[in-house]
Amino acid sequence: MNPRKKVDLKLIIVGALGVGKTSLLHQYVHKTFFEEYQTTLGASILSKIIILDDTTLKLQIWDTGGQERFRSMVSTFYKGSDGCILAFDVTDPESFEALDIWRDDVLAKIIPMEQSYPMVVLGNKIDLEDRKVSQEVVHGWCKEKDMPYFEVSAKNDINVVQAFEVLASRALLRYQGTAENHLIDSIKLSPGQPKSRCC
Ligand SMILES: Nc1nc2c(ncn2[C@@H]2O[C@H](COP(=O)(O)OP(=O)(O)OP(=O)(O)O)[C@@H](O)[C@H]2O)c(=O)[nH]1
Ligand SMILES: [Mg+2]
Repeated sequence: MNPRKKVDLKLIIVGALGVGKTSLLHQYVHKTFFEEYQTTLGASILSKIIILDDTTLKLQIWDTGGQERFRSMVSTFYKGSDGCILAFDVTDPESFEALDIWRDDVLAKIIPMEQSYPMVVLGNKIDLEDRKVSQEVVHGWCKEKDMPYFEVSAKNDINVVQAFEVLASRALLRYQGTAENHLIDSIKLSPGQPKSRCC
């Protein structure tokens, strides 16, 4: 029997205060939703094991608080992450406008810094009547930045699994690419056959 490959991935979720980051994570990991709001102080971690293709993925997902006072502290957690969810609330235009800053901040802190770092955008709370951010505007921005966009509801469990799993599969592809590059580098660096010298 071919034992499944196992890969650990670190994912992060960022975005403004109260957009529903913790709720999305709880919906994805525990299939639960709470109406009452409890802001995240700093950061917390949830884990979930999923199987993608022939690989067992252990996702370690870092939930970060959107409060300004935690900003520099939570940004230290971006380091070493394999992918990121940028979340906003479709009823709160400011939370969408802030995504540019969240994105730049994450890209500046990840190591190594690179453009192919996987990111997906989630517009949350689509179950509410009073949406204020149009789909077209978000699609335009995401297309420009080359990031997939999902309209989601943590409350009604709409598109949540799909969004997390698209990010996980992109993070896995990047991980496999990096692992392959390391292998090629180590083959290049390992001493080869001594070259035959001519007189
Ligand atoms: N109607 C609706 N409410 C939601 C949804 N997702 C989250 N909420 C509510 O929005 C409030 C904030 O949700 P949280 O998940 O705590 O938001 P957060 O982004 O983690 O907030 P911080 O940790 O403070 O940055 C809570 O009262 C949730 O019940 C959703 O999809 N629909
Ligand atoms: Mg939270």
